[in-house]
Order: sequence, then structure tokens, then C-alpha cells
Amino acid sequence: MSGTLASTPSIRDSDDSAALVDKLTLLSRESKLLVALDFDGTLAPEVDDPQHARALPEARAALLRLLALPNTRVALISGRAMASLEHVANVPDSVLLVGSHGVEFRLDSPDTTLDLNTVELEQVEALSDVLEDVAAGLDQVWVEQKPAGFALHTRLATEKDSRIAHMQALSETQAEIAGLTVREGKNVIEFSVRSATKGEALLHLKEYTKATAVFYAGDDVTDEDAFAVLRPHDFGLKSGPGKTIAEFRVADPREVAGVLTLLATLRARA
Ligand SMILES: O=P(O)(O)OC[C@H]1O[C@H](O[C@H]2O[C@H](CO)[C@@H](O)[C@H](O)[C@H]2O)[C@H](O)[C@@H](O)[C@@H]1O
Repeated sequence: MSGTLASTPSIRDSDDSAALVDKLTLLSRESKLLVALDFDGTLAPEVDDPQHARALPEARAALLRLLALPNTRVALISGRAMASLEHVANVPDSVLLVGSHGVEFRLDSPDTTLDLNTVELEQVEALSDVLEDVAAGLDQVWVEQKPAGFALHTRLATEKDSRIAHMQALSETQAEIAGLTVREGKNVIEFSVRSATKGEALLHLKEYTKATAVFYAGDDVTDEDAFAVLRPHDFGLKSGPGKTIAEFRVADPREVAGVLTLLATLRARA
């Protein structure tokens, strides 16, 4: 029974299920809908190697169904660098993409060039030196490069090494480089020479698409910036555990896929 409440078991069992379906039904009737989605931990289950992350087939199918509907735009808003997001998401060009937590955009007329100024380029170089030094001294700690900064990954490190990596990276970058944006995520700490948030990115997309309402789903700390800009008639969905200001929560990407499938069905009928 694809697209019905019965296809989303944990939502069916949840106390909030009726409220979720009622709100989703109202949202599905909006004249212009923006469906904006985080990638890792929301569409794609977490994996050890970020390059191997893929959206669940049912999440991808729901995304493509939403994309085909009239007056409906779909966007991915990710902490990943744009090139990495394009690679793992592998979605049609009509999906709007935001990378690096709001630093990079791929809209309908693609222009993903990011021109860093001289100071920023120097900061990126200094950041690289500091973070590569930190990573070199610890097992299973590694650096992912992005256009305006770096992510220091600790997923496979021991708890102790992970703590040391975070502390050293924070204190040494602060001592050497002024004005960095620091973002903590799941088994990762990120440093960027450009400040941007997923909230700013979502507001930009809302204006760009002229959406009358927004659906946003995310799983991590940086997604809270996006939940924070939602209005009462919008829909916020948190995937997994952790503190959140989102109105609704499901357990994992499989259940996110269930909600997206239901939304696609309701909107197709609306
Ligand atoms: O905003 P998102 O789309 O959720 O991206 C956040 C970060 O995702 C990636 O790292 C995370 O997912 C990896 C794959 O599951 C996992 O191995 C890692 O521990 C997580 O932190 C990505 O590598 C980062 O650049 C993104 O910022």
C-alpha cells in the first residue's frame, strides 16, 4: 500500500501520527511547495566512507515522484561540497542543490563557481596545514577538503582520539586563523572560511522558488538552523535521535522515505 500511512509503520504507531498526517495533508494542498532535504542521515543511511553514501531507493523514488509534480520544487541542502553532493545524490538537474552548508548553490542556471579572495585562500591553506597535522597524529582521523574549508572526520577513531582531534583542531585553528566558521556534526568537525547556514540557504530557496510553504527534513545539528526559519504552516521533520526544534520526528532514513512517499501521494491527489 505504497503512499499510505500503513507504509510508514513507526509513524502509524507513534502518538503523533494523526497530527503528522493532518499537517502533511494541509501541506500537500499548498499552491507552491518547496521540499528541501538534507542528504546524509536523512535520505541516506550513515556509512563509514562518505563517498559510498546513497539515498535509500524508496527515498529516491519519492523524491523523483515529487519532482514530477506541478508547482513542486525539490532541493537538497547538504554540508557536503557541491561536487561530492552531485556525485552521491546523482539527481536530475531540476533538483536545486546547496552544498557546503549554504556556501555553494546549483540553481536552474548552474553557476557553482566559488571565487575565494586572497585572504580566504590564505586561510584555506593555513587551515589545511593545521588540520592535516592534527589528523597525522591520530589513528582513523582524516581530512575531507571542501571549496571553502575542511571537515575533520573521526567516525572510525576511538572516543579518546576523537576528543583529542576536536580539542586540538579547535584550539590550533583558533590560535592561527581568525574569523573561521566552525560546525560540529556527527563524528565530524568542520571549519570554513565562509559563514553560511542551512537556514539562510533555505530562506534563499524559498524566495527563489516563490514557495508558499516548505517541507524540510534533516538529522544533524546544522539542520536545526533550517528548522529555525520554518513558519507555522511549514513542516519540519527530524530524522533520528538528538535535540531538535522540528515539529515532527521519525527514527531513520527509512521512515523519512515513508513520509516523503506519503507526501508525494497526497500532493498528486490534491
Ligand atoms: O548535511 P549533510 O548532507 O547531512 O552532510 C553532512 C556531512 O555528511 C558527510 O559526513 C557524514 O556522513 C558520512 C557518510 O554517512 C559519515 O561517514 C560521516 O561520519 C558523517 O559526518 C560528509 O562527509 C560531510 O562533508 C558533510 O558535511
